[in-house]
Amino acid sequence: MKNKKVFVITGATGVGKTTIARYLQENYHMPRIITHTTRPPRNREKQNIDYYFETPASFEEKHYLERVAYAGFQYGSSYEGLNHAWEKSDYTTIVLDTAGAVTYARELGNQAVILFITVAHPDTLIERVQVRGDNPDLVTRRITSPEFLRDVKLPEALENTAYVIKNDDWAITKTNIDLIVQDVMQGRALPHKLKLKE
Ligand SMILES: Nc1nc2c(ncn2[C@@H]2O[C@H](COP(=O)(O)OP(=O)(O)O)[C@@H](O)[C@H]2O)c(=O)[nH]1
Ligand SMILES: Nc1ncnc2c1ncn2[C@@H]1O[C@H](COP(=O)(O)OP(=O)(O)O)[C@@H](O)[C@H]1O
Repeated sequence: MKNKKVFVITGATGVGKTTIARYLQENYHMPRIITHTTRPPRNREKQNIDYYFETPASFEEKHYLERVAYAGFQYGSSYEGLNHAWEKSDYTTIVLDTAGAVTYARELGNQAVILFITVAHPDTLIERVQVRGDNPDLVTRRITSPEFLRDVKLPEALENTAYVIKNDDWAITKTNIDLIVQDVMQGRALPHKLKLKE
């Protein structure tokens, strides 16, 4: 059990969390833990693949390791989901807001590998989510939410534990993800000792 790890991918809307989770799935066969939400699905999102989309009532019936409100909707993840993913693979991923990432770091210690994703200019995030095709009303609600403003900054509680990845240039991001995965698989997992590509 101790050798099992969960890569917790966190950061603001549009920084590339889902893209990184997909990269880890495709290149390292790391299953992504699917979380629950009351947010309506976006254009291409599918039930049980992107999220377990819930009604407010069905959301309340589940048992959560942690749950948060984000830009007016509920999100939550369960121990069952984590253990189910660990049955399939020693390495798994989950995409969380920074409050969830802080909880995972606290509850799971060094079994949680925290990847904090950021970009040089937060304005690029608005363009990215528009290109992604998000509903414009929800984009406005999202980027003016206190949760968004909080998640563009690395939380103090994660300062010594998170790998900080700048996702401006995807080729550089991929190289850095590969370096981190090797670091973790070799049992080091010391963010401050790993020199990432600039
Ligand atoms: N704490 C927590 N955060 C979650 C969970 N599921 C998704 N999130 C986060 O909730 C935020 C909003 O997610 P979403 O509506 O899909 O928008 P996104 O930021 O564009 O991915 C993101 O930061 C997600 O990482 C969860 O179960 N717990
Ligand atoms: N390095 C990058 N440069 C440009 N666009 C990117 C980069 N990484 C991701 N994207 C795009 O930005 C949009 C938001 O990425 P996504 O992974 O959905 O973000 P998040 O899950 O953090 O909200 C997507 O359309 C994605 O293809």
